[in-house]
Amino acid sequence: MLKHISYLDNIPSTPGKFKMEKSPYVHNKLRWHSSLMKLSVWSFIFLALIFIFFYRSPSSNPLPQDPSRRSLRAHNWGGPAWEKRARSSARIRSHDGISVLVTGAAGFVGIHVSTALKRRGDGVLGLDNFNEYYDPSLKRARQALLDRSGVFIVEGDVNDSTLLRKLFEVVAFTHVMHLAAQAGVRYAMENPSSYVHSNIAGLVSLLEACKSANPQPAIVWASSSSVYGLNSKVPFSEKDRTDQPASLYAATKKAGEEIAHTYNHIYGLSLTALRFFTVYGPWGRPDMAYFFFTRDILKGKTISIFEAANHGTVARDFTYIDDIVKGCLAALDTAEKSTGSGGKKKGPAQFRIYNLGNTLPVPVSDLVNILERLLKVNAKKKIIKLPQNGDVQFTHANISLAQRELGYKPSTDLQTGLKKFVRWYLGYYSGGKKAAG
Ligand SMILES: O=C(O)[C@H]1O[C@H](OP(=O)(O)OP(=O)(O)OC[C@H]2O[C@@H](n3ccc(=O)[nH]c3=O)[C@H](O)[C@@H]2O)[C@H](O)[C@@H](O)[C@@H]1O
Repeated sequence: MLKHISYLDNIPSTPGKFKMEKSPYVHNKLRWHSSLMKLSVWSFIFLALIFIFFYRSPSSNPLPQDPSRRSLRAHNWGGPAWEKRARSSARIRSHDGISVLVTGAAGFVGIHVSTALKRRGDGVLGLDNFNEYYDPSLKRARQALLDRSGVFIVEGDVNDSTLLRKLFEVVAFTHVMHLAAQAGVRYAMENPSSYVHSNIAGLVSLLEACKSANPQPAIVWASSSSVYGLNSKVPFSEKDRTDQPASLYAATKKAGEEIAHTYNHIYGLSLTALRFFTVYGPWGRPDMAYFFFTRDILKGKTISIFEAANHGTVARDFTYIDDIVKGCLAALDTAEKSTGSGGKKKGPAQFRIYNLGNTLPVPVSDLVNILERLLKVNAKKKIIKLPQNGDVQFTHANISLAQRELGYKPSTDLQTGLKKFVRWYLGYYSGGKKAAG
C-alpha cells in the first residue's frame, strides 16, 4: 500500500505535465497498475451486463427457462401509451359488466372467451407470452382478430410478477380468466419443465398477484379432464378420484387444483376450476389430433389411430368451443367475490370445480370418418397401439353439476362442430397455400 502511495505521488496535478520516471521498474509498475485498473473496470461492466441480461424482468421466476420462451426476454410493456391502451381495453361498456384479465388470450379458448366477453360489453385485457409450442403465426392471427374487436393483448408471461403487479395497478379487475398453460398430454414427455413453468409456477405467480390485489378478483381457470387419469368409473364426476394422473400434464393440472384450494383457504380468493374435455373448433390448436388429422388427410399423409389393448376403442368426449365459452361465461357470472383484502382473508370464499364436457364420447375412428366425409378425401390410416406416453383410453363427463349450477347445456354434436372447424380450416389455410402448423 505504501509503495502504491509513493509512485502515485509522482503524478502531477496537471496530467499534461506528467513526466515519466526514468526507472523502468516504476514505468512497468505504472503500466501494470493502469492495465489492472482498466481490466477491473471492463470486468465490472461485463459482469454488470451479464447480470442485467439474465436477472432483469420478466423472469422473476427462479425455475429454468423453457427454450420455447427465450424470445420472450424482450420487455414489451410499460409507458403511458401502453397504460392508456390497457385501460381502454379493460373498460366496462355495459351497465352490469365485469372487467376481466384473460391470460392466454391468444390461445384457442382465449380468443373465443375474450371475443364473447367483449361482445357483451365487458372489459377485457389479454395477456399472452406468444411462445412457440405451436405455430406463433396462428396466435398472431388470433391477436389481430381480437385487436379489431378492441381487445388488447399485453405480451408477457404469467411468471413475470412485476408485470402482473403493474396490470393490477393499472386496472381494478373484477375477474381473472386464467387460460395460460402448457397444454398437450404427450408433449410432457419431451419438455417436462415447460409444464412446471407454466402450469405450476405460473399459476402460483398469478395467484400471488391476485391475493395482493385490491380488490381481489374472482378467478376462473382451466383445469382438465385429464385429472381423472386412470379412473375407470364412468361418466367422470367431480366427486371421483383424481389421484392417479397418467401424464405429467395431468399431474400439473391436478396440482393446480390443490394450489387453488390453498389460496382459497388462506387468502379468501374466489376460485373456480373448469375441467375441459378435449375442446375443438375453429381457431383450434394444431397440436390436437382433429387438427393435425385434417392437415395430414389433406396432404395425403398417413395418420395413426390409437387402439387400446385387445382392440379396445379409444374415445373422447369431444366438446365444441362455443359450448365451452358458454360454460366459462356462466362460471364468471356466478363467481362470488373474493373475501380478502391487502393479502389477508376476511372470511370464507367460494371454491368450485366443474366438468365442462359434451357427455357423449366418440371413438377416434369415428372422428376420422367424419373428417373424411367433410374433406371428401379418404384418409391413409394405420392403427397402432395406444402409446404409453400419457394418453388415457377414454373420457366421459358427467355434467350434471355444471348443468345445475351454471345452466351449462352443450348443444353441438361432433359432426356439426367439425363441419364448422373444417370450413374455418379451409378458409384460413386457403386451400393449403398457407402451411398448417
Ligand atoms: O380433455 C383434456 O383434458 C385434454 O384434451 C386434449 O387432450 P386429448 O384428449 O389427448 O386430445 P388429442 O391429443 O387431440 O387426442 C384426441 C384423441 O386422439 C387420439 N390420437 C391422438 C394422436 C394420434 O396420432 N392418434 C390418435 O388416435 C388420442 O389418443 C385421443 O384419444 C388436449 O390436448 C389437452 O390439452 C386437454 O387438456
